[in-house]
Amino acid sequence: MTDEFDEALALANGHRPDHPARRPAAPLVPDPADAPDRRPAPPHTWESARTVAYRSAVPLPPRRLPLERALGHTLAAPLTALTDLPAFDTSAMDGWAVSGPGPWELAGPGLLAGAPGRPERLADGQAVRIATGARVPDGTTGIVRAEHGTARAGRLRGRLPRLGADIRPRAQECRSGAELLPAGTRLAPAALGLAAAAGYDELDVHPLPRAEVLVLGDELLHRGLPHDGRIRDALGPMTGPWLAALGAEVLVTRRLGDDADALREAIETSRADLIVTTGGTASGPVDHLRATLRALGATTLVGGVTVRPGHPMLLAELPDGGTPVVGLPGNPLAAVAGLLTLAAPLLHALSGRMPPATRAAVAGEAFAGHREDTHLVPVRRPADGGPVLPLNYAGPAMLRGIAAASALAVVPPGGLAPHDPVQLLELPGA
Ligand SMILES: Nc1nc2c(c(=O)[nH]1)N[C@H]1C(S)=C(S)[C@@H](COP(=O)(O)OP(=O)(O)OC[C@H]3O[C@@H](n4cnc5c(N)ncnc54)[C@H](O)[C@@H]3O)O[C@H]1N2
Ligand code: MOO
Repeated sequence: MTDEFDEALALANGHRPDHPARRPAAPLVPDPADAPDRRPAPPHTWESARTVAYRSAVPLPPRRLPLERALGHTLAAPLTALTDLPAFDTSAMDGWAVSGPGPWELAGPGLLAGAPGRPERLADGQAVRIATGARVPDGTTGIVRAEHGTARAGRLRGRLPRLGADIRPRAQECRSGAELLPAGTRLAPAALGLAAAAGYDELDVHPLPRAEVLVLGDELLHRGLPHDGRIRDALGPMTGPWLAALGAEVLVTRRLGDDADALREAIETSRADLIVTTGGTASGPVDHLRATLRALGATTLVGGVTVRPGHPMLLAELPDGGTPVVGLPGNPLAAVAGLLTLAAPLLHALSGRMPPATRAAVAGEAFAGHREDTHLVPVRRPADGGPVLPLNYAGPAMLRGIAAASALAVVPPGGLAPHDPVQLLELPGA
C-alpha cells in the first residue's frame, strides 16, 4: 500500500499559495460516498493511515522565539554550541587549587565563581582557596576538597589530589560548533537549559500548530447528569488537552450540535492549522461531516481505516491550501484511536518532528485480535517496565479503560500470545 502512496506522492500537485511549504496532496482513497458508483473504497490499513497522515503535511515555517517562550516547540535547525562547555577550566568542588605536591603555601585572595579576569598563575608548591564553578588558575594540578585539607598559618596541608582531580576542563562537554541536539527535537525544559548554557538567547523553532476542536452531537450535555436520552460530552474535555500534549496550540473547543450549517461555517472560517472534529463520522441520519467536507470541496486522504475501534475515522484536506481536517469517531475509545492514528502523525509533521514512534513491550497475557483489522487495546505499562496487560472496561463507548491507561497496545490481526512482543502507542499526557 505504501508504494502506491509513494508513487502518487511523486505526482506532485504543486504548491498552494496559502501554505507555500505544504506538501502536495497525498493520493486519494476516496470517501465511499465520493465514488461514482457509491461502492465503499477500500479503507487504509492502520500503518498506511499513519503514513498518509504524516506525509500529508510539512513543517510550518520557522520563527525565532526567545528562549523563555520556546518550551514545547520543535527545533527548526540543529542546536550547535556557540561556546565551549565549560567555557574555561572550572573547579568542580569547594577547596583549594594546588600546584604540585604539598604542603602548599597559600597565595592571594580566594577565587569565586563569576570573578572577572584571569586568575594569577599558581607556581609549584602554591595553593589558592577556590569555590565550585570558579575559574581554575593556570598551573593548577588538582583541587584539594575543603574536607580533605587544613589551612593554618599561611600553609595548606592535605591529601595530594591526583593530576586534574576535580577540575572540569574547558570543552569537556562540547567544543564550540558541536551539534548538541538535532533539528526536529521537541524542546523540553532541559533542552532550554542546554541552549542557555550553550549561549542562546533565541531559538529558531517551528511554531506550535494551531488546532481547533469541533464537538458534534445534539445529544451532548455540558453540565449536570445525563437526562432525557442525553449524555455528557466526554470528548470535549479530553480532545483539546490531548492535542496540547501532542504539541498543538488549541485555539478553541466549539460545541456545534448536529447543525450542518454551523459545521460548514466553523470549518470555512477556521484559522487553525488543523481542525479536529468529534462524532458524526459514520452514516447516521445526522452525521453531516462527510457531506459537509464534500460540499466544501475537501479532498479525502483517509476515508476509513481497518482498525478497531475507530474504523470510521477520516482525514481530509480543505481546498483553501490544504488545512487538514481529522474526524474522530464519537465513541470515546474510537476517538482516541483516531487521535493517535491520524492527529498525532499530522502534528508531528506540522511541527517538523519525526513520525511518532511506538514503544516496544511484551504481552503479559493473550490479547484477542480482530480477524482482519488492527486492534487498539488500552493498557497500563507497569512502573517496572514489565509485561503489559489489557485493562477492563475497554469497550469502544467506555471511558474507564482509557482513564486508567498509559498507552494503547497495537494488536495485529489474529491477536497476540503471552510473551509476544507488542508495540505501544503512548497516550499523550498520561
Ligand atoms: N451502520 C453503522 N453504524 C455504525 C458503524 C458502522 O460501521 N455502521 N460504526 C459504529 C462505530 S464503530 C462508531 S465508532 C460510531 C462512529 O459514529 P460517529 O463518529 O458518527 O459518532 P456519533 O454517531 O456522533 O456517536 C457515536 C457514539 O458516541 C457518542 N458520542 C459522540 N460524541 C460524544 C462525546 N463528545 N462525548 C461522549 N460520547 C459521544 C454518541 O452519543 C454515540 O453513542 O458509529 C457506529 N455506528
Ligand atoms: O470502531 Mo467504533 O469505532 O467501534 O467504536
